[in-house]
Amino acid sequence: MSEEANPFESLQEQIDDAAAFLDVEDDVVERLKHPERVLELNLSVDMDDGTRKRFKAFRSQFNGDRGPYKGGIRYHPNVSRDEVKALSGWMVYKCAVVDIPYGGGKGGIVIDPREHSAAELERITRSFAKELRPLIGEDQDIPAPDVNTGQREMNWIKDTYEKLEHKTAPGVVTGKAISSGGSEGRVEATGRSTMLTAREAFDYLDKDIEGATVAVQGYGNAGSVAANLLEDIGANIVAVSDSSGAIYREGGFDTAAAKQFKRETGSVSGYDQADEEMTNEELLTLDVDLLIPAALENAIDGELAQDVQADVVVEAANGPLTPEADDELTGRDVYVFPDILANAGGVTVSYFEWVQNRQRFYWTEERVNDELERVITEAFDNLVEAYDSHDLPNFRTAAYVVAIQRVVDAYSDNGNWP
Ligand SMILES: NC(=O)C1=CN([C@@H]2O[C@H](COP(=O)(O)OP(=O)(O)OC[C@H]3O[C@@H](n4cnc5c(N)ncnc54)[C@H](O)[C@@H]3O)[C@@H](O)[C@H]2O)C=CC1
Ligand SMILES: O=C(O)CCC(=O)C(=O)O
Repeated sequence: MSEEANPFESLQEQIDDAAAFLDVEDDVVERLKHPERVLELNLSVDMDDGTRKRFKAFRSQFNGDRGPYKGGIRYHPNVSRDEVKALSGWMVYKCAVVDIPYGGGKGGIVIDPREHSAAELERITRSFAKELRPLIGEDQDIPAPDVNTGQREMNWIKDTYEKLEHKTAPGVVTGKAISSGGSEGRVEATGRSTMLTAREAFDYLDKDIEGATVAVQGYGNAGSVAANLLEDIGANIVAVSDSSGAIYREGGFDTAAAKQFKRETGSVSGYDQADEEMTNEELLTLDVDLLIPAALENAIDGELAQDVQADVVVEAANGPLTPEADDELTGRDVYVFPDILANAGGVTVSYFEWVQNRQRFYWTEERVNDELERVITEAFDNLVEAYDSHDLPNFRTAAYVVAIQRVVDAYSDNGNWP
């Protein structure tokens, strides 16, 4: 395994690759490659046993030209300043590629949530929210869930913020529980956009999604929903995995039953419906029609990419391919549909949630899903139009060409340039 890629450097390389096809001044490109500000915190929080622990935390506000900063909060032991910077930058271009009126931000705490009680996690989250208070707000910066956070954490943040501000402000975070201003369809939205991207991609490439074999790395929120919705449109989910390992079934999994097994036991490993257990590396190199990395960054590096046998890769995770992996797969005509489109359903339905919060008027799940489908299919069409008309090397570069142009237009229309 080669040295782990720095996700922030990967983001910068992706921007450079696309900027080469655009008429944008070098100093503007330089601005597009760095966050506007990064907050670094040391949270000091009481544990259940009476001791006090320190937790490093970050919030990066990358770019606000198109609207308030927007992006999730991650709880993971590997969270780092550069990871958060990269994730916040990917949010900028994600919001731009689906054309929703947000900039990009991201936050995280360096923590293994499995080592903490719910009461400790609540104190840690509320402490983070208190520190974030001056930076966040309905028109300022709007956090949301990411890896190892969900409705519970978002509700703690909202409640802390509202108490300190002495007002209701449900739109200060998205991904909340339905009972307190969450949107129908938000939990499934990320996986839904992955399914929609895969469906459109197969159609564009003249391939049949019905009967297509699919491997999904990472069976969490994004991966399990994508698998389930792809099964609904006839795909055959032959392999799924989580951090404990991978399972394979030639005839395809009942994805809901596999998810139930994971919910009950904590992992997919040991599921008795599987024909065999395998490693994550074996899953990523299976000879399948569609591969969906849905775990973390750098899942496929340049070396592993040499062994990838899938025809199409649709990225549910943020940054699962290193730039070297991209080059390798582009060189072998493996079609990669990028994260900033394929997982944009999460932030798109977050936007719908925020709109509903601002209007105090709530939509049906059917309306949410219909609007999401419209946004993703339009974004897909814009992306392939850029790919075809500019003769671009791959779909990632096409997505960045569309997105960067939109950010630059907003910046210049705001009177900032030249
Ligand atoms: N939750 C959301 O709304 C959004 C999530 N994403 C991205 O999707 C990806 C996954 O996020 P979620 O599904 O929300 O997180 P999650 O915490 O629900 O699931 C992550 C899954 O990946 C598995 N995993 C971790 N390391 C792994 C490894 N090395 N190999 C295989 N599996 C591994 C975990 O066991 C878990 O099942 C992340 O990159 C996240 O940033 C992107 C857009 C929105
Ligand atoms: O829903 C959101 O606002 C952001 C989700 C997110 O963090 C992501 O798309 O990576």
